[in-house]
Amino acid sequence: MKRGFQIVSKYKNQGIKLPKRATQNSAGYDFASAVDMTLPSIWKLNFLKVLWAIHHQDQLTDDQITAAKKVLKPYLIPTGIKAYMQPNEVLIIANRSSNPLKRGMILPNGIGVIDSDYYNNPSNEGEIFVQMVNFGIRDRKIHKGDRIGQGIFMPYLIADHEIKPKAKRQSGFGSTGK
Ligand SMILES: O=c1ccn([C@H]2C[C@H](O)[C@@H](COP(=O)(O)OP(=O)(O)OP(=O)(O)O)O2)c(=O)[nH]1
Ligand SMILES: [Mg+2]
Repeated sequence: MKRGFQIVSKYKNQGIKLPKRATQNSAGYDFASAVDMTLPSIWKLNFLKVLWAIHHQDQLTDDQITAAKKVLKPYLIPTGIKAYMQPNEVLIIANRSSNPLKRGMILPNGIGVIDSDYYNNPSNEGEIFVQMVNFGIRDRKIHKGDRIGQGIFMPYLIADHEIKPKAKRQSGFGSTGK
């Protein structure tokens, strides 16, 4: 077993499918959403009003700040999938090129880096999430099974100066500190 995908325990028997490549030479394994959810449009915030307020150093109301935080933060779309691979490999999560064009959806982190030691971590079992922002003018419904991104396995290289780190990965999304 060199590399591949498994369904995380909490999604067992829920009809989650393993990522697959769409054509003979596609590099990316298409990842689907594990849930139905709504990605709110960032414009919903009444963006111009907030920019205006910031520009003029006006005080934002608590309601405006709550609304801003809710809409402006990237959403994590669960995939119900974990990936195992060799220690010198990484899974790169990339957007589908049709997402920004047709659905107003971008990855705010540019690409996602899924480390081999994320697999089966004690916090979330290594479930892969796809970070998304909806810059379209409408809220977007994501349905379970919709393809949202693609994962590409790659080897990575180590720099000469390095003393091998000893820490074990406990989770993701800032688990190693600031
Ligand atoms: O789009 C992504 C990006 C990351 N991850 C998971 C897998 C990865 O191994 C872990 C850590 O990612 P990264 O190193 O990019 O984020 P960080 O902010 O540095 O978090 P940490 O301190 O946990 O390394 O989070 C995802 O599920 N999706
Ligand atoms: Mg990190």
